[in-house]
Amino acid sequence: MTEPAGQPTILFVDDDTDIQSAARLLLTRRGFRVLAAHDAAEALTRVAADRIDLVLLDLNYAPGATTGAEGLALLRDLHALRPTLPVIVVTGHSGVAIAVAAMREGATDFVMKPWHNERLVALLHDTLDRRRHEARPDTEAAEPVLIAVSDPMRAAVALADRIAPTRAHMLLSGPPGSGKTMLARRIHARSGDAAPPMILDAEGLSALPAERGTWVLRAIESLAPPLQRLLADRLDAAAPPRVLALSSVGADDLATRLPPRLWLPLGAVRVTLPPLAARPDDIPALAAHFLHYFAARHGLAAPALDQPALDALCLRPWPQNVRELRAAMERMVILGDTTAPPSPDGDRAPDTPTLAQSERTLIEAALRRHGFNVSHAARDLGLTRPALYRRMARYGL
Ligand SMILES: Nc1ncnc2c1ncn2[C@@H]1O[C@H](COP(=O)(O)OP(=O)(O)OP(=O)(O)O)[C@@H](O)[C@H]1O
Repeated sequence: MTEPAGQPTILFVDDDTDIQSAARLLLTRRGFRVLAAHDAAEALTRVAADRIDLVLLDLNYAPGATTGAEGLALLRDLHALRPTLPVIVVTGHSGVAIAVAAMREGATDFVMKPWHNERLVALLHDTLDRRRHEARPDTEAAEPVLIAVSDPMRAAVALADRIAPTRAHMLLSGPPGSGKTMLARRIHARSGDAAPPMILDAEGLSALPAERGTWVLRAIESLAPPLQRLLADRLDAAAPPRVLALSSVGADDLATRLPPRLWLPLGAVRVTLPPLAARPDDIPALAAHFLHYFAARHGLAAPALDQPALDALCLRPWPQNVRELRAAMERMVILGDTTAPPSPDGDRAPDTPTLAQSERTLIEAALRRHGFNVSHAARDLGLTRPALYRRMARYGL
């Protein structure tokens, strides 16, 4: 996580490996350190994990894609994660309109492909100089940003983002600490409604708000029966509030606890967040993100996690999910100690044979279930194919 002092680090985001090589060749010769990312998730992980000084951003990462939608969404996430990070958009000649849209979204500048080497290098130096003179201290990461790298999280967030601009109610379910409240805030932030959402705890609620707006109703399964009926009436009224219902119990269980008049409209769009242990691909990015965040918050250096430390984090059961990982990373920053503390629930240490054995058993079972089709087994396990291959190699499968 460290780089030689004085050598600016550029993250180049482009799915085209030839263009990546050309950029790396040019920029490393000119004294830059160059990191590569090939899609949005990898770019976010890099920015969360490394000290990046500037991002060069192509806006399309799938073969044949030309709309720039993926790149524009990434630009928004990058800004939420590091508000002062300069981002220069790199686009083909046909992409001027998209480049303009990117500038509107906060890109610092844009260059056309094929770029002119000298002009690109000059633009990088100018941008970095300007940033140095603005001298904004790196106390960023104040804005919470939702990290989603694993396939199941990306699918969940993509669905939530797609529905966000409508007034549709949604049911967000997942175990405690998995990120439901955070996702609800993101949905509201993308809804176009400028008024802040009302965050309500259903447990102990004695009355419903009079205002419409957006209600984030946490632990919806605990809503008292008289309020369940009142809420159902409000949803049937001509101008209902938008309800984002949050629950740690599964959708089927919820259907037994709430009347159909309530769970049917609320559950029309369901987004499920898996437990953290079921999506280990999110762990390195989340860990790096929280280390950076707490280092800035406490004015301390972020400790670097080496591969064994990361592997240990990926193997822990995390019964309290992201909330627990966040607390563990804050502790690491404060104590400067990268050994994860034992889980408060008294779970076994991360590298005991039993935990490794259970992971091996789970992987073997998934592979068998899918006739040793690695893609299908990986999807089932919430892993990417490379992550599954790494584990198969580790366990000699
Ligand atoms: N994907 C994520 N990226 C970054 N931070 C996250 C993510 N998911 C959760 N967090 C952080 O973890 C903590 C717990 O998240 P959150 O409060 O959204 O969980 P929850 O599912 O609503 O929990 P509960 O059911 O206990 O209320 C928060 O500090 C949140 O900012």
